This record gives sequence, C-alpha cells and structure tokens, in this order.
Amino acid sequence: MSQVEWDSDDELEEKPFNKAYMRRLFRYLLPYRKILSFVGIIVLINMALSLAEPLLLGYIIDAGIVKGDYTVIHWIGFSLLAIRIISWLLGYVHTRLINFTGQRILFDLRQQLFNHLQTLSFRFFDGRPAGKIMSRITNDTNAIGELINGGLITMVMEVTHLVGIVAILLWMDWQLALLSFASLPLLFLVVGKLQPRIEGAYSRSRKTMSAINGNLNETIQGIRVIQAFSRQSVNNRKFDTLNANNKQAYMRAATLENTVWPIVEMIGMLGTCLVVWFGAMKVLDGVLTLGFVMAFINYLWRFWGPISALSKVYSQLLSAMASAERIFEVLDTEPEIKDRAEAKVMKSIRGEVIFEDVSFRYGEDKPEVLQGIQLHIQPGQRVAIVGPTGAGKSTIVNLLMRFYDATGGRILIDGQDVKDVTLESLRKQIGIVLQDSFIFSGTIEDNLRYGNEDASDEALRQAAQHVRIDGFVSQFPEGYDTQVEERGSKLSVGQRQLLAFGRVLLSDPRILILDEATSSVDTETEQHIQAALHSVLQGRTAFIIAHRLSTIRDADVILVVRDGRITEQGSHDELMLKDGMYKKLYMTQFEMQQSLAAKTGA
Ligand SMILES: Nc1ncnc2c1ncn2[C@@H]1O[C@H](COP(=O)(O)OP(=O)(O)OP(=O)(O)O)[C@@H](O)[C@H]1O
Repeated sequence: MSQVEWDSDDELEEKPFNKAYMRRLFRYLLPYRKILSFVGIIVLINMALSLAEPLLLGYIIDAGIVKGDYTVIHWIGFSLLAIRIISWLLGYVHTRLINFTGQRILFDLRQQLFNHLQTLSFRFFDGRPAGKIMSRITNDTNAIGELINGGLITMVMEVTHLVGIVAILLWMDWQLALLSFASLPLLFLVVGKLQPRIEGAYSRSRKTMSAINGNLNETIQGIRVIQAFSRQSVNNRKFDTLNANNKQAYMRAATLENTVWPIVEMIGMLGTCLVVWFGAMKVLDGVLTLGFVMAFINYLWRFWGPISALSKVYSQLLSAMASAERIFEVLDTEPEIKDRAEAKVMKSIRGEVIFEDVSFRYGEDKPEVLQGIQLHIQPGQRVAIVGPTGAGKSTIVNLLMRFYDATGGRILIDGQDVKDVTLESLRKQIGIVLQDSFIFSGTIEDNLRYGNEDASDEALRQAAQHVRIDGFVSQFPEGYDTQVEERGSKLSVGQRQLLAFGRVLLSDPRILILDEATSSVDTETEQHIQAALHSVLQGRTAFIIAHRLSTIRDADVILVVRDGRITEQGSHDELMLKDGMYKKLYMTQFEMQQSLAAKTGA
C-alpha cells in the first residue's frame, strides 16, 4: 500500500460500518475464543435468569398473595433472592473476564502498532504531526478496546435480552404484545430523526476537544518561545475560543440528548399505558390474572433498556470503525526502506565510501535535491560538507545511513552497495551525532550504552573520560545513575553534545556522521567539545556538516554543496587556490568570526 495520506477526512470521528474491518478486528479476538465463548455462555445464563424474574413475580402475586399461600411466597421470595445473588456473581465473573481479555487484545494491538511504527521509514514521519501518530496508538486503540470491553458484550447481552423479551411477551399474550408494540413506529421515527443529530453533536464536541488537546500540546512544547515573545494573552484568546467551542458543542449534544430520551420514555409509556388499561379491564373480566398483567408490564419496562443501550453501542461501533481504519492504514504501510530478500550482513568495514552518480528526490512529484554526486572517500578520511542552507548537505548523509534510498546511482561502502546489506549491520557501523543531540529518559549510563548495551564498565568509563563528561557527571550526587529527564532537559546544551559524543564513541562505529552544532557554548565547553571531537574522530571515516572554521580547515576533503550538486571538492589549501565559492564562504565566515571575537573581546 502506498503511504497514507493523512488529510482532513482521515480524522473523521465515524465511518460507515465496514465488514472487512470487522472481520479483521475479530481476528484479534481469535486467540481468546475459549475465554470469550465461556463469557458468552455466562451472559446467556444471566439473561435467562433475569428473564425469569417477572414470571416469578407474576406467580408470587397469583399463586401466593392472591391465594394467600405462604409456602409459595417463601419459595418464590427465596428464588428471587437466589437469582439476584447468582446474577451478581456471574456478572462479576464475566466483567472480570471481559476486562482481562479486552486489555490483552489492546496490549497486542498497541504492541503490534508500536513495533510496526519503529520499522517505518523517515518518509512516513515526514510531515505527519507526532500528535496524530501518537493518537493512533493511544486513542484509536482505546476506541477499539471500548468496543470490545463494553460494546460487544452489551450487544450480545442486549440483543439476547430483546429477543427474549419479545418472545416471552408474544408467548404470554400475542394480542396484548402487539398492542404494546403499537407505539414502536413512532419511536423509530423520533429516534431515527434525532439520534444522528445527537451523534453529530457529540462528534463535534470530541473534535473540539481534540483541537484543545492539540493547542495544549503545542503550548507546552513551545512554552519557551511563547514566553520569550510574550504571546500569553494572544494564546489565551485562542484557547478561549477553542474552549468556548467545546463547551457549546457539548451543551448542544447534552441538550439534544436530554430532550430525546424523555420523549423515548414517553412513547414507551404510551405502550405500557395501553397494556395497563386493556390488561386491567381483562383482569376485571376475569380473562387475565393480576400477576400475569404485572409480569407483562415488568417485561415491557425492561424492553426500553436494551433499545437505548443498543443505539449507544451502534455509535460506539461507528467510531471504532474510524479508529480501525486509521490503525489498519498504519499497519498496512510497508516500510519503504527494508532489507532485500538476499541482503547480506555487512562485515566489519574499513570505511571507504563511494557515491557513484547519486541523485535523489524526496518524492516522485518533488524536485531533485541531489544530482550527479560523485565521491570517493578513503578509510579514515575526514570530510567536511559545507554549503548554503537547503543545499542538500543533510540529504547526502541521510542517503549514506539509508534513511532514504537514492533514486539514482549507487552508494558503496568498502565496495558493497548499501542496498545489498542488512540495515542493522549497515547502521551498526555508522555513528551519527546530530545538532540537537537527542537524549532519552533514563540514566546517563543508559544513554551512553544506547548503541552498545554490552560494553564493559571499563570501556564506559574510558569513553566518558575521552569525551570529558566524567567531570560534570562526578558532580552529580548519583553520578552515572543520575536520571536525565526526557530529551535531557536537566543537562546543558554542551553537556548533551558531549553525552552524544560519548554514546557514539562507545558504539565504536567505523564511519561517523556529525552535524556540527551551530549554537554557541562558552569557551571552556567549546574546548571540551573540540577535545571530545578529536577523540571521537580518531581512526574513523567522518562526514561532518561543518560550521566551525577549524573543523573545515582540518578536514582532508571539503565538499562544497550547492543546489544539490558538489561544486567544489578538495583540501582547504587546494580550494583556497581556486578562488571559487569555497574561498568566498570561508572568507565570509572568517570575517564573521573575527568580528564576533572582537565584540565579545575573546
Ligand atoms: N523530508 C523532506 N521532504 C521533502 N523535502 C525535503 C525534506 N528534507 C529536506 N528537503 C528539501 O531538500 C533540500 C535539501 O535539504 P537538506 O536538509 O539536505 O539541506 P541542508 O543543506 O542540510 O540544509 P541546512 O544547512 O539548512 O540543514 C531542501 O530544499 C529541503 O527543503
């Protein structure tokens, strides 16, 4: 299947009933069919017990109260109590079992989605808001869970209930039964007209709630920028509107619902009134007994419960359909970058990298962002990639990591095409340090071991020393066991950078990709970073998207990228002699640095 288009239609709250989705959802129930069949039997027994109650009530009136027979009263009274106790026990068991199964199915589905998401290619995540992807794993699986937990069981229970009641009413007195159903067409008319409006109103209320969530998410993520730009009052007004929309939508839904159900009850009462009226006359005529009419009316009261429950399950079913569609779309998306069937494990490499006439575009309808890239890098060489923003520097390294596949040409590492080896073996031998060093929640040690969990403690300490993090880590009371919060928010920018160097050093890759940070840190940290960089680069082929003049000058090969092409290639001295773009770039940067140094007095 092609990549999913997450357009606005995608977020519809409800979708028509879809048999194929339903069948697929049922497949998740299959592993639990034994438990579910057992639950089904319990539910049926419970229904039968509950349906017996009005009959017993009728009997206690006719054979007990009217005839003054104490034994019947005792026995039936005891039976009614026993039925309630057994019903309660069975209800407890079935709720426990169905909750347990529902949670297991949710667990399976969530796990499957998570595992699959991790295999999907970068292109899948490009342009898809993280919030929407997250909501598929949480909200959408929950909607399915609710359907299984509440909906399915309610459906089985209420349908059996309804069929049972109708059958009993017809069996007791078909004429009276038909009389009591006389108001049904009116009921269907009212519910058929108003129910979609209630559902629409609730759906709008949920949508306005998701707008609130989105806004909250963005506000929390961007709180620094918001406060820096003093946007609080503008944001308050925006939130106020969203909040008011939600209140309005909810109030409308609630008002509609509060109007509909009393009308439904009134219509229901109409049928009951007719039965009471005719029934009472028949009792006086001696055709029916009092107990019979009481039992009949009791069944009628029970008739409306399942109808309202079923209409709720129906809307639950439709919203689960929309969730199922979104979940299956993700599960059906094939990872674009994956191992070929005949892919081999890439053996230990030396680090020679060749780009043979490589071209690339981010989408079929997108322009080429790389064209005719030719490169031959020897093992251990240090390559600096420079060029204006948007030139294609990151794209070159993305192709080397196989985050995307080149659309033309070949990329060879030690003579092996990157497409012919397994992704894992390729990526294990390439390390990457990005500008914004992503630190995971967990301890400092966890983060260091991220690429090599089996590293010895000794190797860990050495790596930490080399990248100079031992100094600041030893100042934390818990040392390497210090918990760094999500994204390393407890650490400074420089410390995060050093930690990222340590992580890559410990994983010991042959090729290193480094996106040099542009953000300035204090001179001491800068020195630490330079020293750490020196350790990390030792003996590895390195591709550095370079911003610092010293890094650029020290590189063995400098690539000047412009508009997706390598326009100049060579060492610093060679390129300076050419008097081309590199010289211009270098001189501009040099002057900038000089004036910055003059300003800061460094
Ligand atoms: N995921 C993407 N989908 C579509 N186009 C993209 C994507 N990533 C980058 N591009 C486009 O590809 C071109 C090259 O981007 P690239 O990120 O490689 O530039 P860069 O030289 O690394 O820029 P910078 O120095 O600003 O990071 C740009 O025109 C950019 O808009």
